[in-house]
Amino acid sequence: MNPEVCAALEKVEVVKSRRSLLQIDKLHFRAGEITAIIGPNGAGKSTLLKVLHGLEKPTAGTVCFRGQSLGGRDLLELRRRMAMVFQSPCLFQTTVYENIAAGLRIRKFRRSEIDPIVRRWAARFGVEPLLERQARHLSGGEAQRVALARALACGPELFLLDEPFASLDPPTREALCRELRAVIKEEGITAVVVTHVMEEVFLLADRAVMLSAGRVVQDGTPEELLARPANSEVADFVGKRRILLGRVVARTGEMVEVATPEGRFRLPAAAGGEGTFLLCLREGE
Ligand SMILES: Nc1ncnc2c1ncn2[C@@H]1O[C@H](COP(=O)(O)OP(=O)(O)OP(=O)(O)O)[C@@H](O)[C@H]1O
Repeated sequence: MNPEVCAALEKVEVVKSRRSLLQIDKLHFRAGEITAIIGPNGAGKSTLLKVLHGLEKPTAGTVCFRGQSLGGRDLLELRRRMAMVFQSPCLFQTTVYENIAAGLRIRKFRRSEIDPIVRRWAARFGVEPLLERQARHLSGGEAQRVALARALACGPELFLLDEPFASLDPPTREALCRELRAVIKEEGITAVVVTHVMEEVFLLADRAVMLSAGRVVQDGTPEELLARPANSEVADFVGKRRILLGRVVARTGEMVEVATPEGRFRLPAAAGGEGTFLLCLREGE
């Protein structure tokens, strides 16, 4: 296994109730890279995260973390080198301090070791003034900051996030995306984040993988997905809201003229061949 690969899925299939929920031939997550998993509801995004976290055993295929299969006896030990955060912060009914310390206590860190780590991560996510507060008295944004600090305090090599910002307002979401990306890059962590929101993909991720009906339909940089969507579903998802059926009606030099139900467009000839094709327009075009 290439040391640059943190986690890898090979020929993975998840079947439930005789339905195939996930079918992935090969998907590698490079060390230090932030990958966004996008796709419509029911595409299999959460299932993919669970498989990567060793929570869901695939019906077929192999999932490896740092070159070791998650199907073996070391599963628990391997899972301790990962962390997962959900849309709901799922904090324990205790103080912020104890929440951030929880994973370290489970890992049998000494009290003198725990304190500086808790304070460092609380400061990193701006919740140091809240350390003595009960978790149930936090706002949604504060609670999610604590959940992120709690997860990262344990020093995970692989960080999995399932729509972590979905319940936050847009300014909080944007601020947290920027902070989280900076932290992940500073620490050299590999991260996989499920999201529905393209703004989050652009703020956070180096790479975007689009799933549909349990399969990868496109894998590239967020910019690539926006500029060259593999099909109309990707185009629609990444924000090219208007998909028009076009027909080449004339050619002049390097340009073609395309007739659509919304009028005629002049495009570079390289943009399309002969006959009928789908024209993807960004909002405002
Ligand atoms: N235990 C199960 N038995 C049968 N079907 C299941 C089971 N768990 C999940 N599914 C189905 O698998 C599909 C994929 O679910 P998953 O939660 O991975 O999708 P998702 O892309 O994360 O969706 P969303 O964006 O709505 O959260 C869905 O159609 C879901 O109903």
